Amino acid sequence: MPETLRLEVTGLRRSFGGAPVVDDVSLAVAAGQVTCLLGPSGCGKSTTLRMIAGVERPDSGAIRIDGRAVFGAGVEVPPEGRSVGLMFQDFALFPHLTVAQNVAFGLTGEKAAKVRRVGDLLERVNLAGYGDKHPHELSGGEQQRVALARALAPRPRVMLMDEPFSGLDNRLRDGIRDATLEVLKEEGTAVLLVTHEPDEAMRMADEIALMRGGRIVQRGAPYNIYNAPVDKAAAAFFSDINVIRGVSRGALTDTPFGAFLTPGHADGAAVEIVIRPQHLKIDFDRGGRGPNPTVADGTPARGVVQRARYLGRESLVDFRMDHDGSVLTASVPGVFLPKAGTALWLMIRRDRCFVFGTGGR
Ligand SMILES: Nc1ncnc2c1ncn2[C@@H]1O[C@H](COP(=O)(O)OP(=O)(O)OP(=O)(O)O)[C@@H](O)[C@H]1O
Repeated sequence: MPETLRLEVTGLRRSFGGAPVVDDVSLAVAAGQVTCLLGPSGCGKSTTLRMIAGVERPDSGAIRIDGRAVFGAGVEVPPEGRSVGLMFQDFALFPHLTVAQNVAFGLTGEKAAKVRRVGDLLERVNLAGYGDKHPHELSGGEQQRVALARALAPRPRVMLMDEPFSGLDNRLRDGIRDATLEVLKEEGTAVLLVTHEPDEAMRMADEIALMRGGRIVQRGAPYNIYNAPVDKAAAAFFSDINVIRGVSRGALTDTPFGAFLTPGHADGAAVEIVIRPQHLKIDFDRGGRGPNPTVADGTPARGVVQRARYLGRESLVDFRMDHDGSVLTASVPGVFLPKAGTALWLMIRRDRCFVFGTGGR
């Protein structure tokens, strides 16, 4: 049985003043799945979400919710008929209504069933016993949980969330993200969550859709997006990166770190070998005798420590490389704070580097 697709978006486009802001976006979210639309500010994430919600009109494209067309081919269902739950950064509870009345707001039907649903949701967001309070009596995190309960109350087929955690205190955020994810999973709704924070996407998503300049440039599980980025910018979106430049000849590129396989790149083509700071390996100089690499380490290159910083979970060490004066940064778990001026050797883990052409892909 194929998975039920709760949300299907095909070829969505929207321009403002002639400039395309959302450019041929297609995506699909299954029941019980969280997809994060991730990208830098201004890349068109919110506009995409707003078109799905029905508050912004696409220039073209099609949107289906639960197998039913809500936009496209002459159809245009208004927002209230789309069975979507909305949660935005500014989720604005109704201040004059109690918590229970806020949660019950979008519910229709028989009173006893409404009361049961509200009680059940408040329990699930850990606010049992808060029903008679007013929003101003709650902390930011508690208000956020009421907003979540309110959005979920009518059992929307699709939840659309736009930076729902960004108004919260840093300290609270991780806990609330996890609790929210748990409730969303229990409800089995399909979730499309917009964020510009890679950490948030990695934490929440079953699938990440990475967006840039109005287009989705890569879709995949967090592991794949992080470990097989489609281009240099996609790699750089998730962490600092180091770039080693070279020229491909006979599907090999020679660098001070040895030769790298660069299949698929034409003879003479400039290539960039990209490696995240945590995948550079450091070895000692042993009083000038040099490093002791294993076969997998490849050729070590010498650098001199420029500065080292301790960031709590890891230490970041910047090296000025002997071969070309470039600066490479290595991250080491825990405390590693060599003095500036110390000569050390760096090696590149072949299985962890990415090779890209410089043709602007
Ligand atoms: N109603 C509008 N009129 C004109 N331009 C708009 C309108 N709405 C959005 N834009 C422009 O479209 C671009 C994309 O906006 P959008 O809000 O979708 O981006 P975003 O990726 O969600 O960014 P952010 O994370 O900053 O909200 C921006 O350059 C924005 O200025």
